[in-house]
Amino acid sequence: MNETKPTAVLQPDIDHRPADHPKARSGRIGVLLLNLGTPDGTDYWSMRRYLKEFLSDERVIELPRWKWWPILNLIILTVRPGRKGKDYQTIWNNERDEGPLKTITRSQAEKLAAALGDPERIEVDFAMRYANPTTDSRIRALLEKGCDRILLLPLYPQYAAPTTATAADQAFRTLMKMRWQPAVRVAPSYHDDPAYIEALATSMRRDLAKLDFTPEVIIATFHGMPQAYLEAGDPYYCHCQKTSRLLRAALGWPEDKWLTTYQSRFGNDPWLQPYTDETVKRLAAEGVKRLALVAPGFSADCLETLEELDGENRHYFEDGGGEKFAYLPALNDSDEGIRAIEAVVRRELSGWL
Ligand SMILES: C=CC1=C(C)c2cc3[nH]c(cc4nc(cc5[nH]c(cc1n2)c(C)c5CCC(=O)O)C(CCC(=O)O)=C4C)c(C)c3C=C
Ligand SMILES: [Fe+2]
Ligand SMILES: [Fe+2]
Repeated sequence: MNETKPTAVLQPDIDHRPADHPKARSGRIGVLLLNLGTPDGTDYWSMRRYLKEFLSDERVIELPRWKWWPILNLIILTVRPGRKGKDYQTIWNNERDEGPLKTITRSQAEKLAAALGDPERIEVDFAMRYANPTTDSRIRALLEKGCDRILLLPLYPQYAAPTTATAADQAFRTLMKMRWQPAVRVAPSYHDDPAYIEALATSMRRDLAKLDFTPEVIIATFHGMPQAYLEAGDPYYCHCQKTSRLLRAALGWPEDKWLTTYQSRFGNDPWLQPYTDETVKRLAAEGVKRLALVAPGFSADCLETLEELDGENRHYFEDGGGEKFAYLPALNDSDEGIRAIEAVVRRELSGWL
């Protein structure tokens, strides 16, 4: 006689599960802040591992692999780890033995958790696209803690495929391996969000007031990207230009004393322009004596701001005859910075909370 088995799907609580069926906690919400990453150390091998992972990402370098592989492995990874390791040493957080990007992102996660104020229900964590803590490990940790809904928040106000999209790709790589996936949302870019623009303006007003000079020119500088990515449809440039325009307007700063530029060119192809370093040198040559730089695209200070802007570009300006130079810090874990992130998170959690 044929025995009809009860349908497990319709009667999940009538226990036909094997004894070792995994127990899963559920019912909580995870908020995962995603940032770029930073090397685990400034030594040659840590730098090399980090740069290899970063520069092997096809979202970052879009060249065909057969063309890129020898350039990366035979040239870049022999020279750059040593040179950049020295740059990282100048900004390293020796107390924690980590890059400032990691220290600041951790603090943002802690302060965001406090601001959301519902630790029973909401778990906040942070992860990196490259190096540690890995996105995979932090998604799994959220699941362990009972989060079956996860909001991913790439900490890039301006969307770019080499940053935002690759952060999401990395999270979905982990989900691809799961039988029971959590529900996942990816927060959209917030380049024109009033909470973000207001936070930038508040922070800049405060830092400008602390200076012993009034800048003749302010440069809003953003991390660069190959011009070809813009031409292929990446909205990053348009997002940066809009952030810059809204920020200047919020400050009421004169249009003819505000410039928008792009930094950190890598390789020989044209990147987004005007270039920050060339602009700084030009202004000094034209007789500008007092200059301030702000980097609204960086949610945390890092190599690109502390070493490249406050270090290298300060020298270009001073060596060119400039007298007063200021780099105005990123939002970091300031109260206004956390308020901006909280506003984005609360909006994107609607329906879940
Ligand atoms: C070579 C291609 C790169 C593209 C395209 C790119 C885009 C891009 N990057 C950021 C933000 C950051 N980048 C940082 C460091 C960094 N960026 C690149 C290359 C590209 N970035 C490299 C190789 C490095 C490492 C340092 C170096 O070797 O020069 C950082 C700082 C990390 C830290 O630890 O401090 C940030 C942040 C954005 C927003 C962006 C957008 C298009
Ligand atoms: Fe970069
Ligand atoms: Fe750089």
